[in-house]
Amino acid sequence: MYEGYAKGKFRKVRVDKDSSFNKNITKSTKKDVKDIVLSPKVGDIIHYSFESDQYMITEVLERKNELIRPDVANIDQVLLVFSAMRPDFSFNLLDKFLVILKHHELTPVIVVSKVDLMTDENLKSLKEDLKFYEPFYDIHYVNSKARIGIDTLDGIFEDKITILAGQTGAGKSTLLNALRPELELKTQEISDALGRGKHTTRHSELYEFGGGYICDTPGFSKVDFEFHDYTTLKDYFVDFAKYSDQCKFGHSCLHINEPNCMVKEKIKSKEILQSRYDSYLNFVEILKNRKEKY
Ligand SMILES: Nc1nc2c(ncn2[C@@H]2O[C@H](COP(=O)(O)OP(=O)(O)OP(=O)(O)O)[C@@H](O)[C@H]2O)c(=O)[nH]1
Ligand SMILES: [Zn+2]
Repeated sequence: MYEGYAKGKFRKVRVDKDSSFNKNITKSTKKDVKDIVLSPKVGDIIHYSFESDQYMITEVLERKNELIRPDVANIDQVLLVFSAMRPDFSFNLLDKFLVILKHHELTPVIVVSKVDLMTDENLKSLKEDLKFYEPFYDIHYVNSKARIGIDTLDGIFEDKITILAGQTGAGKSTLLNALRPELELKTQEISDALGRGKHTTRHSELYEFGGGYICDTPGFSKVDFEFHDYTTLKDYFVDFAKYSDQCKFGHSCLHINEPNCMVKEKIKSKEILQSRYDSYLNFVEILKNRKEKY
């Protein structure tokens, strides 16, 4: 019996038994899960046998998380690549990604790319605003073209399944190239790895990268909320959640019209970033409108 990741479609299942990565997997707790046995997705840890030239999946282990679009399981982290400019940095989109990732219990790593395109003054101001995120999220600033700032990302891929997300043109391929020049990934491979292969209908795959794996993420530049209840949004704003026990209505406070709301106080005193609250109100409206439609 062997154990490994489903790296692609079933016929592509393979295992490098000697890598430390796979030794880690072998140590992981094994649990039978009956309801997912039928169709393993990329990232699934599977047991399989190999007999007479035939691979046979005998078991799919419990998933720690999963996404549907992209169709990947057991993701350890999501590299959110956001360019400082071209396209312009969007706090609203960043907040949207952060809410969606929190909903799926996925860990984000924020990478601000193309910092070289900004004036010093604008970059300073961007960094000041992003300071509000730093207590909760890991943030890196890079100029991938000149390979500046990327050393802080060294080692973050090790033993992990990482997916990349971010707007078209944010600099995802350039960043991967900057990180692993020794791999000399051909443009086409990187393009495949990021889900922009010629075949738009093909499945996701895992690629070995920096001691772990990155997964291509077709369609992960545009994301949408996969829940309808706007009252749960507040829980996905980790900086609000920190203060909600000090609101008069505690954890049930939506921080909108309630009296004695500590979150609103903290926005006034500039301890929570105003644009975080703007995003919050915007998402509440989006979900409310959606609810009324259905
Ligand atoms: N000046 C500067 N340009 C960059 C940087 N990173 C990427 N670019 C440029 O931005 C453009 C888009 O970069 P890509 O790496 O292709 O972006 P992507 O996120 O992979 O884009 P899609 O393939 O559309 O998803 C390219 O022309 C890059 O050369 C950077 O740090 N600084
Ligand atoms: Zn409140």
